[in-house]
Amino acid sequence: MNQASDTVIEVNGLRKKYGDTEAVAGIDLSIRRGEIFSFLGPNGAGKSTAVEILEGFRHRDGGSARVLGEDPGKAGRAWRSRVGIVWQKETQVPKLPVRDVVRHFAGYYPLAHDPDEVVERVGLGPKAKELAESLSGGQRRRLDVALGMVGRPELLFLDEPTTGFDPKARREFWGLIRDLADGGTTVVLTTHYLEEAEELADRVCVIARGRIRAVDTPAALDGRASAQATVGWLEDGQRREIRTDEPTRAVSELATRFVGEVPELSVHRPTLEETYLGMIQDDEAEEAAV
Ligand SMILES: Nc1ncnc2c1ncn2[C@@H]1O[C@H](COP(=O)(O)OP(=O)(O)OP(=O)(O)O)[C@@H](O)[C@H]1O
Repeated sequence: MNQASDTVIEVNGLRKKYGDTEAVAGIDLSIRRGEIFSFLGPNGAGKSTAVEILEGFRHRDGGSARVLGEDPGKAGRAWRSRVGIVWQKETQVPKLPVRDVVRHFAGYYPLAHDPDEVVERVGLGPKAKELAESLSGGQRRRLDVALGMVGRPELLFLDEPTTGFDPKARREFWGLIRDLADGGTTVVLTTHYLEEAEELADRVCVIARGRIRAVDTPAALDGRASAQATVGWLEDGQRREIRTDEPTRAVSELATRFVGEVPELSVHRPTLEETYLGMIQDDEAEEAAV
């Protein structure tokens, strides 16, 4: 596959203002086919605005955007049938049993998956014959995911998809999204769960005040891979800690000193959440300085 057809989303200088608020202030992005790409950022950062422009539901004020080879602001029905969306808010559905709701939505798409299979894959098999309105919050969210994927989209937008999921359901959902991406579906995920981004995303994009602060793999974001480690242990009844670039050397020295097991030894590197929070703090400090 050549470079051009391998690029599903290409954005340059994207801008959107609401009155005086610059919600999206010049964004450049390129997302590849089959990639799971995650937007992270505080409330009001501009994530939804950017994503809604890419979905073709919001007009941009400036810049260019190509999604599946077309301008999302002008694309028609054929393009829309190639895009799946799981909105932040519940999708409005008819008063029907779960399987019929999914069948109903499948009818809008030329290449839809088997609706019953989709109901099983999102874990709603046991609820298939029950009315959608009787589902619990987390089950209702699974139905939204089923409706987003039933059309066999090439590109799937997920806006905070696992809100209300219990931990087991969330892990099952991650497996489902990974399967979709392995099958070639490109996934654009907006989430406030850093663990979710870490588990799923090939790359994360941190947005603050309408601007991209960084795009990288979760492991390497903001120099995380080479960040100092904290080595901790218990000595003379007290918790001790050192920060070091060479945790292996520190542990080996401790092992020699203690002649064997080091009490309550721990080695900690910054989590994605800590790294992200550090970036957002820096951004807030920058804003305050301005
Ligand atoms: N329809 C609108 N009219 C006016 N201002 C808006 C509108 N939609 C969004 N905004 C403003 O644009 C900015 C970006 O909002 P946006 O919803 O894109 O942020 P977000 O990153 O998706 O936030 P969240 O994490 O809370 O969903 C915010 O300051 C918001 O108040």
